[in-house]
Amino acid sequence: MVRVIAKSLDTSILDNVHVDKYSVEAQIEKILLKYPVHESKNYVQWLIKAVSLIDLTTLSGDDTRSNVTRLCAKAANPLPFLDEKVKTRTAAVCVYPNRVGNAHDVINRMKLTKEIQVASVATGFPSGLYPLHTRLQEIKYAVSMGATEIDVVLDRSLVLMGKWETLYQEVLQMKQECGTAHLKVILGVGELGTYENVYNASMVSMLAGADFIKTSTGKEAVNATLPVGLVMCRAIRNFYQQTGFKVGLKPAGGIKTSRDAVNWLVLVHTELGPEWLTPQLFRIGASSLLDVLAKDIKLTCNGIWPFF
Ligand SMILES: O=C[C@H](O)COP(=O)(O)O
Repeated sequence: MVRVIAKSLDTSILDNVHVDKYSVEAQIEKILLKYPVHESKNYVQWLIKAVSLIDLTTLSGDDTRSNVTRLCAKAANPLPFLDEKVKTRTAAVCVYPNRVGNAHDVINRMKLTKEIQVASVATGFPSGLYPLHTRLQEIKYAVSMGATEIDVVLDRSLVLMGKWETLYQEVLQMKQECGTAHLKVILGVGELGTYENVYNASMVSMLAGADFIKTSTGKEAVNATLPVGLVMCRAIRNFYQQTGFKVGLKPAGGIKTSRDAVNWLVLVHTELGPEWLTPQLFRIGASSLLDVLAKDIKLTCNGIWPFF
């Protein structure tokens, strides 16, 4: 099915959205209590699945060619202690635009361009508070250096002022600039004020062509939280029901423990179904989670076939 994106925003989709804060939080508790995956005998498989869904990220001011090279090597073989048969890779690496060329070279040399995507943040990450023309140039540059996925940030002020049409037009232009690269739209949920804003920003981004909606940059004071994740899942589900298109979800920022990661998998599995738990439709953006998952996987399956 060809995705047709309208030239202007149909604002009727934003009408009458009301999200009950208490009900969202209560529903999260219910979901997690109903699926105590961390107690299940398949727990280690959930952890390995989580590894395969990571966008392995480095977004530091002191990133260099060498640490990006190490990041790519880790993405190619994140669980070196596992048996070949159950080995996996992370879904992507995620870097700043100036490091995209380094990541692309390494992954290309390893002949893994089909298996590991190169994602670049862009558009004045993390604030988005730059002129549109320079934000668009960043996308163009990252794509020309080999990025296959572009993680753009919204200008949060447009959401806070309810300038939905302007927001729509900006995302539309970002989508066009991406060409064949996938567009992930970072909402910056910790700075959007209300769940209604999160829902509406999700909807506007998807209508304008987002392939993924992503919670956070990892640089806000509040990053990926499960209640916000539930609101975004509901937006994705409603968008799918209305248009027939499946948009992906990427929680990012502050996901640091195995339990955090598995809780996100449970949420998506429950709200959107198991078909969403693939790299095409779900990612976890994280810089330090992989080491923790690897340690827990090693501990959980120590010496037991088929993992060693
Ligand atoms: O997109 C990914 C985030 O920037 C990573 O955040 P983190 O360092 O809290 O894992």
